[in-house]
Amino acid sequence: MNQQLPIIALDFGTMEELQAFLELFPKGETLNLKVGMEMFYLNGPELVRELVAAGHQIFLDLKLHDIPNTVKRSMTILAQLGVAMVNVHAAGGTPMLQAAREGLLAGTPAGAQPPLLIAVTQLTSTTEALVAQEQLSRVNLADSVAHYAQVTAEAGLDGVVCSPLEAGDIKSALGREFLTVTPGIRLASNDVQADDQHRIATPARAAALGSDFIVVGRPITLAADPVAAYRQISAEWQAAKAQTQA
Ligand SMILES: O=c1ccn([C@@H]2O[C@H](COP(=O)(O)O)[C@@H](O)[C@H]2O)c(=O)[nH]1
Repeated sequence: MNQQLPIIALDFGTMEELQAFLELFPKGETLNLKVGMEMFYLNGPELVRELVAAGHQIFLDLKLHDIPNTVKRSMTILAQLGVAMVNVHAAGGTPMLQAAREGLLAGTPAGAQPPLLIAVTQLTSTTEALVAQEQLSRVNLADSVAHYAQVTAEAGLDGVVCSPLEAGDIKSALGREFLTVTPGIRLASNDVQADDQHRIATPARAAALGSDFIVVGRPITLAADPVAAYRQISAEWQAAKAQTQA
């Protein structure tokens, strides 16, 4: 998956909306696309195969969270779709994370690269209060994210989903190679719409904090001009990335 490009979250309610969105882009342009639950529940593996066949790089964001046997067998099936990245919830525990890895390796066709496997730490919609009151966590949100990242790394996965705000600490603790995939991206403007996200940052700040990939949905899909919004976000992300590498 090309780290220079944002991953566009394809969160649409119908196939017609998805089709109309994709047709806005020049034919043949390769995109990083995220197929989440909405689209997968609507059109399943067939849609994924079509997007892969069109040359796009796909993050299949199904956030598996079940017993190890179920996750392993499901990953074996998903590995055959030709996607670039899949994920699970780190809260599923080490045996489940390891089973996910085993399932992916078992299902990857001979000679192909297995998809990157990442684990969600704490959803970017989660707040400090929710972690304390509903998860009854003994530690704060940042420490919970850091701990889930550590567990994920020890289980042999490629990285985590976290907010950009936590990416820097995770890279410092677990090394440059351990990937941070960060949703919760919003453009700086006076009327910034956080929607249901709570831990947010701009593309530039995400790059400065060490994100490897940004995931962007509504700021692109609901923009008056989605392609212009995508180009603006890509340009901001790439410029800030280049600065961190200089
Ligand atoms: O912690 C998480 C994990 C996944 N997501 C997904 O990313 C996109 C974000 O969409 P926006 O419209 O840019 O808010 C969405 O598909 C989520 O399912 C996340 O936001 N946070």
